[in-house]
Amino acid sequence: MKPLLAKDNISPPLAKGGWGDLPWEKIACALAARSAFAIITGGPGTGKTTTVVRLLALLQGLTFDAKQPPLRIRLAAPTGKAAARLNASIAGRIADLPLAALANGEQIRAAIPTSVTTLHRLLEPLPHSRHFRYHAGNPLPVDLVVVDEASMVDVEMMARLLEALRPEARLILLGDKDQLASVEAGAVLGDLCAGAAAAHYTPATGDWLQRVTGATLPNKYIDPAGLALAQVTVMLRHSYRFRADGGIGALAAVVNAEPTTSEQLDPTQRFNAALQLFPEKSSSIAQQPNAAKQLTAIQLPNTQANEFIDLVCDGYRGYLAAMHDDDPGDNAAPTAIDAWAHTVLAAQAEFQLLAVLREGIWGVTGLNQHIVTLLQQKGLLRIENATGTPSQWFAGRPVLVTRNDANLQLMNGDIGITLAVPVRNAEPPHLTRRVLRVAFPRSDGSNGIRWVLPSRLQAVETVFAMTVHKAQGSEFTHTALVLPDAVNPVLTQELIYTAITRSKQRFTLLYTQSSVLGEALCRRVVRSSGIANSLKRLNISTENAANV
Ligand SMILES: Nc1ncnc2c1ncn2[C@@H]1O[C@H](COP(=O)(O)OP(=O)(O)OP(=O)(O)O)[C@@H](O)[C@H]1O
Repeated sequence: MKPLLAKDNISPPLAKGGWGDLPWEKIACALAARSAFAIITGGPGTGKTTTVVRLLALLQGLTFDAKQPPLRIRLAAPTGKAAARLNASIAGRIADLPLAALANGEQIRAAIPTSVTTLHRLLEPLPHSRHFRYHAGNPLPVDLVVVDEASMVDVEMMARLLEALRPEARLILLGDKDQLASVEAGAVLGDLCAGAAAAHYTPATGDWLQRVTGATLPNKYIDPAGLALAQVTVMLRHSYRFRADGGIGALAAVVNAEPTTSEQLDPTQRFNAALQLFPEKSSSIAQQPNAAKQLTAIQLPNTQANEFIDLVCDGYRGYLAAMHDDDPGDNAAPTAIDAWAHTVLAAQAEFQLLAVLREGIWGVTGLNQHIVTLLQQKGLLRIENATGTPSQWFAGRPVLVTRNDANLQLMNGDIGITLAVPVRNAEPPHLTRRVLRVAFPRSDGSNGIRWVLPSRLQAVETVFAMTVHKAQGSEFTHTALVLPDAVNPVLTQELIYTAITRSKQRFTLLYTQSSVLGEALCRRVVRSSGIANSLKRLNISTENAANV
C-alpha cells in the first residue's frame, strides 16, 4: 500500500502540546495517517476522541494541500447510546482544534463531521430483511469510516462493515480493548489489540515515527518480529479524566491488572488490593464527606438493608423530582415538552444500578421489582393507573430497548423514560388529558426526542437495574455495581472493569461476600473471535508492515 502520509512532519498546530511523556496521541495520528486501517485503543478519557478529531483534521489538511475534494468521512458506533455519547462530545473536540494558525484552518474544521450514526444505520438496513443497502456489490460512498466503541462490535457486524467498504476506503477503530466484548459472537477489538500494551513496532516503524513525530521509542516497544497489525495499532495510556493515583482511575487500573504472580492470583489478596482504594467502607453514601464520595464500598446483608434502600432512593430521586418539578403544564408547547423530556433523561443518567446477572435477588429482574416497590413505599413513584390498579406502564418507568426496531428507529440498548404528556382533545371544549408516552433521545445528532406509544414497544424492560453487558457504551455520573452472592462464570475482571469505567464521577460497589469479588478479579475472559489465531496463521511479515 502506498504511504498516505507524504509529508515528513505533521502540520505544526496539530503537533502542539499536551502529549505527555511519550506523545502517544501524536504517534496514533502519524500511524493512522499513513495507513488505510488503524486501531486507537485506550481506557476511559485517554483522549481517543480528541486524537481522532486531530487525525481527521490532519487528513483533511493533507487532502486540501493536494488540491483534492475533502474526504467523505462518516462516524459510527455500534449502539444508539454509544452514537449519542460520541455525538455529545465530538462537536466540542472539533471546536477546540487548534487550527487558528492555518490559513485554511476553518475549511478543515468544517470538513470534519459532527454527527454520529449507528453501524446499522450507516449500512442502511432493508425493511423486513436481514440485508443492508450497502455491501460488497454496492459499497458505501465514503472515503473514511471511524467506528467508536469498537469493543462492542461483533464479528458479523464487523464483517458486514468491511464488505461494504470500497477498496480505497479507510477504516479507523476506536475503543477500549479491556472492556467486555460484544454479547454476540466475537471479541474483535480485544483480539486485534492483544499486543497493544507492548506496541511491537518494528525498527523501521520506530525510525519512521522518530522522523515524523520526533519521539524516540524506548527499546521495550520495539520488536523486529512485530506483526503488520501492530504497526497500525496504538494504545493511549494517560487518562485525562481520572487521576492515576486515586479514585476511579486507580481502581480501574488495579482491577484491570493482569494477575501474574501467585500473590496476585490469590482472591483474598486481589480483594484487599482493590478494597484498600475505597476511602470509606460499609457506610452509607449520605454520611460521607464530599471528598470521599468518588469510591464507596458497602457490604450488604440483603436487599432490605438500609444502605441499599438509601442508595437506590437517593440515586433515582433526582430524575423523579425533575419529572414532577419541571412538568411544563397542560398547555405547554411541544418544544417545552421535549425540553422537559431532555431534562428528565439527563437526570436519569445521573445514577445507574448495574448487576451482573439477570436472575436471583441480585439479578436485574429481581432488583427491578424490588426497586419499584421501594420507590412506591417512599412515595417517589405511583404505578396505579386512573382506575387505581397497578399497571406495567407508569409515569417515571425507565425502559431499555432489548431488540432493534427499524420501524420505530430504536436500537437495542436505547433507554427511554415514560412520561405523562398533555394531549388536547380535538373536539370542543378541547380539554387536556394526560397520556403515557415514552421519550427516547434521538441518536441522529438532531438532539430531538422520539415519542413512542407504550403499546408499540414490544421488546423493552424496566431499567432501574441493568446488566453490565447492556451498560456498555453508556456512562453515568454515579454507577453502583451490585455483585451476586456467589461466584458465577460471567463474573470476570473485564466485567468489573467495564462496570467501574461506566462511572464519570462516582462508583459504589455493593457486595455480600468478599470472596466473590476476589475470585472475579482472578479471572479473565478467554477471547473467542478466532481473529487472533487467524492473524498468527497468516503470519503477516514485518516487511509488509514497513510498507504500510
Ligand atoms: N492531550 C490532551 N491534553 C489535555 N486534555 C486532553 C487531551 N486529550 C484529551 N483531553 C481531555 O480529556 C478528556 C477526555 O478526552 P476524550 O473524550 O478525547 O477521551 P476518550 O478516550 O475519547 O474518552 P471516552 O472514555 O469518553 O471514550 C476531555 O475532556 C479532553 O478535552
